[in-house]
Amino acid sequence: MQISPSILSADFANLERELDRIGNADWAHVDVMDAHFVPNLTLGLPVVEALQKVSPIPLDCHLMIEDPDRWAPSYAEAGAGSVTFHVEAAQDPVRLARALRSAGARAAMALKPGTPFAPYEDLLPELDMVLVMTVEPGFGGQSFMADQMPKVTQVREAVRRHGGEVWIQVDGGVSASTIEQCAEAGADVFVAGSAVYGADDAAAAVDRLRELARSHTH
Ligand SMILES: O=C(CO)[C@@H](O)[C@H](O)COP(=O)(O)O
Ligand SMILES: [Co+2]
Repeated sequence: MQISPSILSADFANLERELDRIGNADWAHVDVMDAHFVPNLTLGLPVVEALQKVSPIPLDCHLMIEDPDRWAPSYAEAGAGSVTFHVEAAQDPVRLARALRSAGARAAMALKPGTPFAPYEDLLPELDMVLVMTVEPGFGGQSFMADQMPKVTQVREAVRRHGGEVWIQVDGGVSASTIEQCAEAGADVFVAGSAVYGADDAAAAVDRLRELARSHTH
C-alpha cells in the first residue's frame, strides 16, 4: 500500500518545502500537463529536473501530454522513479514502455475514465504499473468516480492471471472517504492531491490514508 501525494495541490511557489511536508510518503506525484492532451498547463521537464535534485522521495511523473513517445523518456533520464504515459496518446506503447525501463524508470500506462482496459491487457508484461483514472484528467479537486472500481478489479484480475508484479494506481478524488473502496477493488498505489495538501498536517494525512488502505486490502 503506497501513497503518492500529488503536488498539483501544493504551493507552486515553494515546491521544495512542499516536498518536505510529505517526506513520509512513498512517492511524490508530479502532474505534467501540456494544454493539448488536457485543457490545463502545469510544468515540464526543467521543473522535474529541479524537483529531482531536492526531493526526499522518488518522483512519480504522470504525463498528461500528447506525443509521449517523444517526450516521456526524458523524464526517466532525469531520474524519475516512475513515468506514466496515457495510452490514448501513445503511438507505440510497447516501444515506449521499453524505453522507459531501459532509462531506469518504472513504466506505467494510464487509462482515462472512458478508456477500457481489455484492449491493452496484452501490454501487462511490459508494464510496472497501470493507472486507472478516477476523474477526467486535467484538474485537482474533482469528485471521485466510483464507477471506475470495476475497471480496477478487472486490472487486478488480469495481473493475477499474468502473474507479474504490476502495481495498480488510482488517481483523482482519492481521500479518507474513498480510499477504502479503491483498496477493496484491488488498487495498491493511491494518488491524493487535495486530501493531503489541503490538510494542516500533510504527513499525518499520508499516514492516515495508508492505514485506511491497509485495513481494506484482501
Ligand atoms: O492527474 C490528476 C488530475 O488530472 C491528479 O493527480 C490530481 O492532481 C489529483 O488531485 P485530487 O483529485 O486528489 O485533488
Ligand atoms: Co495525476
